[in-house]
Amino acid sequence: MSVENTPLTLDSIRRVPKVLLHDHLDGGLRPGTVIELADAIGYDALPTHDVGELGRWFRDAADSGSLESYLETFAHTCGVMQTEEALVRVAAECAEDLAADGVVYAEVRYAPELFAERGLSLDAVVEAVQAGFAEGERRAAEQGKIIRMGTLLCAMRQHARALEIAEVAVRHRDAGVVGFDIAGPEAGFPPTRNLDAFEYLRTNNAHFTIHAGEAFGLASIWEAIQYCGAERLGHGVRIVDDLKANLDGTHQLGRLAAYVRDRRIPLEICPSSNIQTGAARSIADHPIGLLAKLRFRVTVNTDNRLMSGCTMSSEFAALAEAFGYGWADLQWFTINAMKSAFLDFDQRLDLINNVIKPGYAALV
Ligand SMILES: O=c1[nH]cnc2c1ncn2[C@@H]1O[C@H](CO)[C@@H](O)[C@H]1O
Ligand SMILES: [Zn+2]
Repeated sequence: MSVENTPLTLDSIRRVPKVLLHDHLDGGLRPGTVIELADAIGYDALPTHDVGELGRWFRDAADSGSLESYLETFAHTCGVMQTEEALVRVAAECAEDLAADGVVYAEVRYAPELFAERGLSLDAVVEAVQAGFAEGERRAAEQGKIIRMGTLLCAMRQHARALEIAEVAVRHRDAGVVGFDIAGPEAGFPPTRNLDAFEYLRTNNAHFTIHAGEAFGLASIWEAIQYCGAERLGHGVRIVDDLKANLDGTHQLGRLAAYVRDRRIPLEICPSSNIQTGAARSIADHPIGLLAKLRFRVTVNTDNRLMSGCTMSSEFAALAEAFGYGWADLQWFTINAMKSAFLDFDQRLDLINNVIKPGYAALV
């Protein structure tokens, strides 16, 4: 049956190849794993030890209307990710879960400094996560699901360790760390606080994205691109503040929005997460519809699967329902993401031509 004839359902969407560029390792744990790890390492601050209740607790607590309170829920996931065994397990399950959802290439990010509270070195953290991803790729392949994992290391905006983390990222670049990011609270922590890190990365020909234009507006996007040199924008949704609606329904782009679109700067859009942090009202009201229509380089992402109770496929399904997207649109988002990945060019091309396009051409 040709893909054009296949109705878009959660199940059929799970079967087409998908690419995920913005997913936090510490925002994607299985609730059952959080509980088992808490018991194993003696973390006693979980709000409940019931798997179903804990899953609901994360979603409800993250449904907070502000980025700052949304981020409080990460105390519990980071709290249980403090040993090598825990990191290997979480990373392996992450790769397995993404592969089971039909993700063929994923860039998963985390802040190594958050997993070093019980004495692990930053390098030991990275090595454990890489071992976990490799194990998850192997287990997925055994199930007939091929996934390729890439890693982004985050520095936290509120800590002052960005240069040090950037150095860790470059040190592990040949072991699967494909880039760098800064995450955490946006208001009050402009990306220009970390210029030394970005200069270090640029002079080392290393890739980076920056969370910008989520909880704070255009100034943050402008700094991320024009001062820091970000190749992609984590979220970036507030770029709509630089669009003006004309009376005839067309839109006029301000200079920053035009620059972002002209340079094809990828927007790592995370619809469900934006609703929880108050950056968007609903999926139907989400700026992604307009940004995609205006042909910005839009990609679709999960951000935090645990906190949003979402998957790549459920995000696609929600967008398809809200905006009437069909398979051609989902393929467009997927190819946008693959083109924007921090993977070598020849490997991106290979995945586009030999995995993504054939996958959408025929659902067998
Ligand atoms: O949407 C977001 N905006 C900013 N920071 C975030 C978001 N989601 C997660 N984190 C932060 O990134 C850290 C590393 O993975 C997480 O611990 C969380 O604090
Ligand atoms: Zn994020």
